[in-house]
Amino acid sequence: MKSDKKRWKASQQIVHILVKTRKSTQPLRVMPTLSQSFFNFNLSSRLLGVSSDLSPQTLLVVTLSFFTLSFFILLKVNKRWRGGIVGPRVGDALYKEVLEKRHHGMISVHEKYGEVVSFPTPSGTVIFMRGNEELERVFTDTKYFAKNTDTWSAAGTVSDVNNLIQPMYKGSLFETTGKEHNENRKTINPFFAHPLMIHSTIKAFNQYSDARWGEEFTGDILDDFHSIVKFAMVELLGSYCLTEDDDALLKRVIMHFVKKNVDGAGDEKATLLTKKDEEMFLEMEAVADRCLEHVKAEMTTKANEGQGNVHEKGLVYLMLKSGKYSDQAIKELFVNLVVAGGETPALACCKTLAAMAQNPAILERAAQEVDDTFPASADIDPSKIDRLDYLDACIMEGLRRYAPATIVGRRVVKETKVCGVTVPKDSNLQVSVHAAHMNPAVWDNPDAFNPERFAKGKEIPKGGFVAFGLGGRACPGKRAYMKMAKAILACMLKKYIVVEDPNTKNDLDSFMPNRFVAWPSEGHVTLKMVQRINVNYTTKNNDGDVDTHFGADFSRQFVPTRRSAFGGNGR
Ligand code: HEM
Repeated sequence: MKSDKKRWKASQQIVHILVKTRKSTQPLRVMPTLSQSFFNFNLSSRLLGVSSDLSPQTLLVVTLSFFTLSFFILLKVNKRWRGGIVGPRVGDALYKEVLEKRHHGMISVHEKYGEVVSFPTPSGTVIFMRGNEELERVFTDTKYFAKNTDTWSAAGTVSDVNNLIQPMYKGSLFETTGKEHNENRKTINPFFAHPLMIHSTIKAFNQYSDARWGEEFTGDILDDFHSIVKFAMVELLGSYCLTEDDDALLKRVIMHFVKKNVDGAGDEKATLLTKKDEEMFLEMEAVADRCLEHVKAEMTTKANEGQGNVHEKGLVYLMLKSGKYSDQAIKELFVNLVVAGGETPALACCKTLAAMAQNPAILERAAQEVDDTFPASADIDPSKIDRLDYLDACIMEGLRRYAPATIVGRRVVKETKVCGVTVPKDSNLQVSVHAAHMNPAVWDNPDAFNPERFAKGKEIPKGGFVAFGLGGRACPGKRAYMKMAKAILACMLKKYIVVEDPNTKNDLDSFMPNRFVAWPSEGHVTLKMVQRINVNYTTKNNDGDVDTHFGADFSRQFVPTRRSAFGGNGR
């Protein structure tokens, strides 16, 4: 830790980086010009007849002084031209590293060169920064930093955070800024704390797990997690009025874009909207339309008869009730949230479970907590899910260690300094989420998956956690995700014994380049699961009586009535 602190101090003495851009070649040509001027000075002074009065030593001192002065003046001018970001030339190798390894490249870049680094991209210089005390300001000081709503679509650059769906589907009310944005968020905020979020997720989990995994399963679970999250989101957004056909259609559309994402990773052409994509969006809007008509009809019934089948925290209901939004705006937000609320939660939840499986002691402790909280039956009681503190810490650690959103961008609206470096107006500033989460000055042994970092009552270190962004434009879906993830993981631990398949080890650090979300390079996360059905175990209560419970016993007391694939007691 001590050496980490030293490194932190050293990195605080910012190393400014001058990287090779088309523009940046200009100041570097200064060197031959300067040396030439030295000779020119000598020559001109001779021509002017000055040289004859000066000794060679004096001439040398004058020349050197001139040289030094010119150098500093040019450095200053150069600094102004380049917005203050000057320093050693890093060059193409580093650019390539970042382009190829994304934030794994970024982690090493920040380690080597400091908190703020700039990179050339085909569409201009992008400035990256990682987590430190000043990070919060980038998200909260709106005088200098604004949400960059274009960031997600800046294809073809180092910052080409190609979440291929959102940038194509424009028009969401989240593209507003300032007062208008605040008003929009206020209206729809209750949706993100929908009381049926857990209920819908558990229902979705049970349907998918029965249909897909059965009693025993080895294979990709990412795809299924995606379906579970989607199913729950669609049910909530659609106010429980969507038909099975609507459901199937929405999932088909989503999977079309996910496939486009995965197949097209790294391919700039894949960011272009095809005719098929447009058709898909129209189909999604048609579903949103049916939902809208349903909610409107139920609201009329409620107004006339005092009762109607609408949930007061439903998104469509909230928006209609406010009277501020057109039908088209409501449909667009519906489509956007189906998209925004799916990929990142599925990824985060899946990687967290896989990380727990790679650390069996952690998984067992979490499973024990679930068993203790829900001892009497196989079901998870939604009203008690907030009691799962250790699972909560595991989910937070999963978000830290394997953050699904890799970059969060801001536009610099007024020239300012971050970490002592001037960032010019209109710069594209990107917070390197992974580098922030893996900063050894903030987190001890950052590579380790250690939920204790987020144990109840522990404060999160400043600048150490930005998985959802921060400030007024932070992700509104955070609460929804925490509830969903807890429901999915609690159901999973209650119903299955989970291990990593020894034949298919997951590389959770890998992810596809060119993506906003850290989709694994292989496109899947593989786990092995065996249902804990027919497993009963007993414990002694405080009075010394024996209680019988359902589920696996991680304290090794239970007697399995069925041999699991892992032999004996399921380990
Ligand atoms: C693991 C889960 C999730 C992660 C890691 C995540 C991450 C993020 C990040 C990093 C941002 C940008 C924040 C910023 O610029 O400061 C964002 C924005 C957003 N997220 Fe999420 N998100 C998650 C889940 C969700 C869910 C479940 C929903 C919806 C139900 C959602 C809806 C949105 C929306 C609408 C925005 C735009 C907010 C704005 O511009 O004001 N997200 N998310």
